[in-house]
Amino acid sequence: MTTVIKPTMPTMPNKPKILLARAIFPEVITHLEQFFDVESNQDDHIFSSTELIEKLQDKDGLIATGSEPVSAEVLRACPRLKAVCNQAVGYNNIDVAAATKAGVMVTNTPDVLNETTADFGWALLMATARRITESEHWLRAGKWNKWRFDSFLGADVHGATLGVIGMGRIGQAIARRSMGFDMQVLYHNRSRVSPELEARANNARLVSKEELLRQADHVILVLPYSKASHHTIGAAELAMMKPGATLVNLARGGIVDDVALIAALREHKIAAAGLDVFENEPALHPDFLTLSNVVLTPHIASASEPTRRAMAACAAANLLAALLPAAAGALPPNLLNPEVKR
Ligand SMILES: NC(=O)C1=CN([C@@H]2O[C@H](COP(=O)(O)OP(=O)(O)OC[C@H]3O[C@@H](n4cnc5c(N)ncnc54)[C@H](O)[C@@H]3O)[C@@H](O)[C@H]2O)C=CC1
Ligand SMILES: O=CC(=O)O
Repeated sequence: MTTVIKPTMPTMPNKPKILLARAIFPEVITHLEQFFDVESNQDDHIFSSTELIEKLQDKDGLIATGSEPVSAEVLRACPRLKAVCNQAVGYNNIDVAAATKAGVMVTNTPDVLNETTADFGWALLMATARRITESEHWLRAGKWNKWRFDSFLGADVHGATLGVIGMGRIGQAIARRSMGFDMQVLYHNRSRVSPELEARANNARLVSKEELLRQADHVILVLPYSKASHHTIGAAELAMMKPGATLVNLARGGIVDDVALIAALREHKIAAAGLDVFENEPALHPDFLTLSNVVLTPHIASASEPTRRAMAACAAANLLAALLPAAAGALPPNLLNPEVKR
């Protein structure tokens, strides 16, 4: 749902100062300018830590994206900063503990992107299992001269077992979609979700990571990146998967060990992978480009027009509430460290 922000403060002599770290929809800038003195970065240059620190010296708030590391060093060096509002649901680019210590509110953009990201997860799963991009490249290269019984044989999706690692908002939206494909759903999560939510998620069943990897035909990753989830999928986990299985990573680079995945794909230990995120993105491990059994997309799972607009509006609403609670009428809706306000 798009967050609508209504202007309630006609004139403000000393507006708080904010930085928009990256390019954003122009109407969001126009809206924010009613409340803030806005420095925008519409040329979309990615600030280094040094540049970010320099730009934030006189700023009260920042709208960031997942690309800028808002580290303890940055937070310590910017004493005026009061709020960092990420334009993403994932916030592993922000040191939230350091922000809390520095009294800086941190927000993200949950829910508005659940369905769009789940749709994309399915697009990647289908493209990976049914070899869509691989066969299209082959066709475009002029190699199609006859129909063959064994051209691009893939894996079935219908009737298969789906394994979801990270059964949160997006994981559940993905699992719900599997009903139409007559699938069984296994999931692995930090904790069990309620029986009601399991029922809605196509009667998903909680299992260990190992059981999920051994039984699933298609594994999809939608858990946040943290020290605990670093290399959730490495060589040992890939070795547990079925030889015909596929792996989709929608979550974050670093959750999969890219080098181990490349080896598994090259040796056909698993059938194929669909990846929207990478360990050192936007740089890709060059070996991915040499493999035909991997579908590669540039971190676009939430990139539908309405959803990207809703994410920008959500980040702006969070910033408004963080810096001007009287105008917004409440605390930021998506405050990740409410202890800052106690
Ligand atoms: N590729 C893209 O463009 C997008 C990527 N994402 C990624 O998806 C992630 C999930 O988003 P939501 O579903 O909104 O988050 P969420 O917080 O609703 O769900 C995450 C689930 O993962 C579980 N989890 C956390 N650590 C775990 C671990 N170590 N092992 C197993 N389960 C664990 C949690 O218990 C929770 O149920 C985001 O943090 C983000 O990194 C989200 C949107 C778009
Ligand atoms: O990667 C995207 C996000 O919203 O998190």
